[in-house]
Amino acid sequence: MDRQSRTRNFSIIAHIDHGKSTLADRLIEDTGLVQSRDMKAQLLDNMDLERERGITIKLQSIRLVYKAKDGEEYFFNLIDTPGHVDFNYEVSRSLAACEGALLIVDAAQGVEAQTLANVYLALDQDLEIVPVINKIDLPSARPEEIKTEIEDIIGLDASEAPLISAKDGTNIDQVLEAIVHKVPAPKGDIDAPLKALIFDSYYDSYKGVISYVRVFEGKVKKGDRIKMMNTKKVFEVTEVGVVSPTHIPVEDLVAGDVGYIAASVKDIRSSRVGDTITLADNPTEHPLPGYKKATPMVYCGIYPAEGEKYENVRDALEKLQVNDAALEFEAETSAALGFGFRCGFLGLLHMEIIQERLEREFDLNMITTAPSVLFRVIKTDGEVLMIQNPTNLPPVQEIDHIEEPIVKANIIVPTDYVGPVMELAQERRGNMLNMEYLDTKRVTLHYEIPLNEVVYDFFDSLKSRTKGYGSLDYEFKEYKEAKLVKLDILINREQVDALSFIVHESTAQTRGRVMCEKLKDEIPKHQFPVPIQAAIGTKVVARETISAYRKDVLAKCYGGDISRKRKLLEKQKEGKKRMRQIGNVEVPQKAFMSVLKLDK
Ligand SMILES: Nc1nc2c(ncn2[C@@H]2O[C@H](COP(=O)(O)OP(=O)(O)OP(=O)(O)O)[C@@H](O)[C@H]2O)c(=O)[nH]1
Repeated sequence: MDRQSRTRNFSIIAHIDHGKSTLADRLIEDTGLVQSRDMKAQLLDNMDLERERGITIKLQSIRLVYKAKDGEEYFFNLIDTPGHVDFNYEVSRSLAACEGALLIVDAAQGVEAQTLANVYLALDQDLEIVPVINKIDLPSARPEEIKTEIEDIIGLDASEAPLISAKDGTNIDQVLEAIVHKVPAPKGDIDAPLKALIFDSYYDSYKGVISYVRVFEGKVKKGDRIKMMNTKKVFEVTEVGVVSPTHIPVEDLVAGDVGYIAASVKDIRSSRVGDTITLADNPTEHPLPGYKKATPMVYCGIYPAEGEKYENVRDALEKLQVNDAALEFEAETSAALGFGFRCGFLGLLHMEIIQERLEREFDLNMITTAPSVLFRVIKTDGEVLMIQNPTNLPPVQEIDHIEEPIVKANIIVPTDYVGPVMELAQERRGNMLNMEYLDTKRVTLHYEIPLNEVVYDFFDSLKSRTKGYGSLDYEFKEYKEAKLVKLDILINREQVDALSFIVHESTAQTRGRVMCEKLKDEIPKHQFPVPIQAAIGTKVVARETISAYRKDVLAKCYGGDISRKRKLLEKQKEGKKRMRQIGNVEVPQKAFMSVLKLDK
């Protein structure tokens, strides 16, 4: 059998926590690529090495060699997909490199919102979907029922689905055999001009940009002159290889293969994810269908905290952007917070991940402002503005109306929790479209809901009101006019730009009140009373006052020991560092963050 007929390119798709990573580890271990006891060590070592170069790469794809029961050796290319609603776009991107997908369903939880969302993405790419039922070791596992669920809800034949425990390693051999027999081998003419799709890339300070590719036609080897069809840039290939589990150079990559190409590309923008690579001297006529660019849906300001350098934050954002094409940022300034960046994210989780990576991997201290969606503002003179920062909203008299993005949300919950979910959706201006019974115990609620209401803490609220059983999936639907107003926060009568946000008229007052209360808790007393107000235009809708208090740190020292006095003063100075000056009021940095969660 030739190489193509012995190759299988696949992804694992699942709802979060159904066991995708555990199964991937098990496949890696069972094909003998890495011995179980060194597995963690080896894979992590690889990551640490990358980290030293200033960037962490996720294991994007890995090649496994499997000796099947038919006696043949097969090459499995397992391509990783992120498992969250925010990343649907990246999921499709990985799926485009595959012929099949293993669909993991938890034997106790069954089909959930993102199981379905992922299945639709895989079907869009015409992939063969192989259902696998995981966690059969759980006492609450009900594999036979789940099989029926997969057949009824998704319409896939699940009669032959392997019943496995990825944790205990039960029936993994059945999964390996299913990959051989159910996932189609790749097709594609090896003698045609090169056509390779870049599905991920990152910057390596030694080799330049490393592009992960799926070759669809032709072949590529070291020394070839390649051309990026979108950017039209030409480079000479310095290395081609496969990831198994570290980079292993190979002779060539041919139609059907998944691997990496290095070509001393210095600028990440020349090797764009979604672009087609061909040969400069023998180009293919048409590029592969690229990906549509992921458009950010949620924005927030990221500002260096006191003592943190602006350049460091910019460097870190640039590095993150290299393997996260969906992240956008541009410089902006705030009267309250100084120089910073307005960043665009796919969703709230994406935003949290980036914030966490900035803190953890780059050891940065930052202040983030309230998340905002992209509003469409139609001015009285007909001009249309896309506003991502509430501060940039034109004066009220110039605005004809404002439109906000509406998403279609699918929420799957056990029937017991329908009430609380409907209540939550109602509070968030959701409009229920319909309700579908999945089986006797669970329903899907279909809603239209403003994204602006989802980006706060909708997901957390959903989880807490359904004891963790509710799952959510959403996609952009349309822009719709709404009665939106800009709510400003004034501290001691000074407007704080970083705290302004756009909100529906009906909830403005409540939100304003919660924010004032939170700020009152966070801002220390001063020597004068500090009023905190929430206002729409000139109309104050909520107010709190922090009463005056004279804080004399030396009072306790009775004039005695000078070194003790100095120590106290130093300590007070330290405390001041983490403060922001708003007029003559000192506002602790964490006050800016405290207003992000609006639940009481
Ligand atoms: N009992 C049991 N637990 C399992 C099994 N497979 C995975 N788990 C557990 O389920 C949890 C989630 O597993 P992961 O493999 O991290 O799930 P995932 O789908 O990759 O989750 P994300 O990475 O968040 O998308 C972990 O605590 C695993 O230990 C299984 O076969 N049986």
